[in-house]
Amino acid sequence: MKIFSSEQLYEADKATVERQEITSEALMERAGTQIFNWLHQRMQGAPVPIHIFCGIGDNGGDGLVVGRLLIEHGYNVIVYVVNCSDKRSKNFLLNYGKIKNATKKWPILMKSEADFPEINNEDIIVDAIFGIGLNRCPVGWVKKLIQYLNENKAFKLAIDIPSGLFSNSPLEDKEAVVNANHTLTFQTPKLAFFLPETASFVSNFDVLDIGLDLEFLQNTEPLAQLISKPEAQRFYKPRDKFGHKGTYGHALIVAGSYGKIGAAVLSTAAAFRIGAGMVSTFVPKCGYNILQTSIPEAMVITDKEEAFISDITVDFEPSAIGIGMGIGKNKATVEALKSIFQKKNIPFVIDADALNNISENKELLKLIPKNSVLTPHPGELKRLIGEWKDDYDKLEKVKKFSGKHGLVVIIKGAYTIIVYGDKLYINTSGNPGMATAGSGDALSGVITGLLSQGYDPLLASVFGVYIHGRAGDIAFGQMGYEAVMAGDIIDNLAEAYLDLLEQPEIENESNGEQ
Ligand SMILES: NC(=O)C1=CN([C@@H]2O[C@H](COP(=O)(O)OP(=O)(O)OC[C@H]3O[C@@H](n4cnc5c(N)ncnc54)[C@H](OP(=O)(O)O)[C@@H]3O)[C@@H](O)[C@H]2O)[C@@H](O)CC1
Ligand SMILES: Nc1ncnc2c1ncn2[C@@H]1O[C@H](COP(=O)(O)OP(=O)(O)O)[C@@H](O)[C@H]1O
Ligand SMILES: [K+]
Repeated sequence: MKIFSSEQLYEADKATVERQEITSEALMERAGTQIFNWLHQRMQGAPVPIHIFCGIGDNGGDGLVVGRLLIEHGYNVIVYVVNCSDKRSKNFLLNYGKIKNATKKWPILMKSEADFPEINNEDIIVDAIFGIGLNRCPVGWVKKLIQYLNENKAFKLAIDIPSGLFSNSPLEDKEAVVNANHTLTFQTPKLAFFLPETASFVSNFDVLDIGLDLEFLQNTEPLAQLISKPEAQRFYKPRDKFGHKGTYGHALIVAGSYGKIGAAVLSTAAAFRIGAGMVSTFVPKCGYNILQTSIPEAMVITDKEEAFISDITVDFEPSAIGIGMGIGKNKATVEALKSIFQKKNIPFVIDADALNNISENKELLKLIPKNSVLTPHPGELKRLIGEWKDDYDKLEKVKKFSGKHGLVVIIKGAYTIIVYGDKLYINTSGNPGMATAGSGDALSGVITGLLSQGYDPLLASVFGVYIHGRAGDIAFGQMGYEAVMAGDIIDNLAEAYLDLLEQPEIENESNGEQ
């Protein structure tokens, strides 16, 4: 699914009105009706008081449509106009007129704190104060109203976007944003829903298709692509019936140091489970027995050093290399990195201490083969590109870094973002159970295993991040958040593949007749 900016959504709105030959009022009716249907389906006529707070723009107009439809269906509705200025939008005014015809209980005009109504914790609040047209931070009594609503325990449903949140620019005042329990957003989710500083305001959301012009949506380059099951299904490369282990490549994992051989075990296992034909693992001598015992399928090559990696020499041409997990920061290890980046001109997956070593020895950056994949968590990213002002500044900095060095950068987190030049892909799978040691090592193994099977680096990254998160979700389903360990994510890669490939059952025509 594509994520568009607010500017693009206004264009989509315009294109829809022109090409479908409808009025913008009709489009608003469509949008409001969808919200009403969502509520009506769940409330089934329940007489719970519904307080609808409408701004004076089109988001407020949507609120008025919802209010009118709810009133017409006999609900207990109180509509308020948050009268922050006299510049009401055309569609707001049209719907203001219509709601006045539908009820004797006219909307209550709010002009100051004195007008804040009493709301019970069991009531419902609909937030239609500001939508994507927010152009400055709410202040004064409007900010106080937002705080007043947030203090109340009533269920808060935001229309399009929680009021006070900018859809694709930085948060200015976190005290001035509605803390919505649920958001119903039109046509596409907004970028703010997925970034660490703002995602908490949008804990649950549904996307309502309001039929914006398909041609515009298809032909417009989005701000970002959201990755979930349908996209992952498209990226999957089916296994060849006549394939042999050579077809799926020979991955090399370079990982581990004394006390951190587990990192090598985890990434090797993940590379196998994701489907690499062969995996060789390069470890310091102390890792030999551990690897051979824990993963008999792996071939093990050792460094001349006992406790760390100093010189990576292998006697085959790997189809992909995953490097860095648990390797430490020994000087000799930095030299080994330098040398292997120069010797092997294939895309690498670069993780953990390899990233830290690069951050401390920036000359290494120039040696990394093009299209390699970097997998930093926020701490590693900060060391690599420096501090950022906010989430948007971070994205701009990473885009620049990715473009300059020709690298795929995976910003790991609750919503992992894959950056390749100007392109952003946002993953939707995964859960807090995955915040556990070694889950990043598993991800590096997954992406290395995909590269070795011939997925190109961007695809391996996007698909790998999705399937790793999906395996984590399946592990969560089996054991809850707390108990998940990195090994459980790897064990569930199998289920994640099965889930991805699951086809709806086709009815047998002779069902029941035999
Ligand atoms: N695009 C689509 O496809 C569709 C869009 N639809 C709906 O339209 C919504 C967008 O509507 P919109 O453009 O009228 O803007 P909206 O969010 O109501 O706010 C603008 C108003 O707020 C004001 N204002 C802003 N900031 C303020 C502040 N801090 N403090 C005080 N005032 C502030 C601003 O005032 P001004 O800056 O002019 O003083 C202006 O009056 C969108 O989210 C969706 O719900 C659907 O109906 C159909 C399809
Ligand atoms: N709250 C969360 N929601 C979804 N995924 C998460 C969450 N926390 C961590 N993860 C995922 O788990 C992995 C953690 O990686 P990392 O921090 O490198 O772990 P480690 O260094 O311990 O191996 C990343 O892929 C990240 O996206
Ligand atoms: K809103």
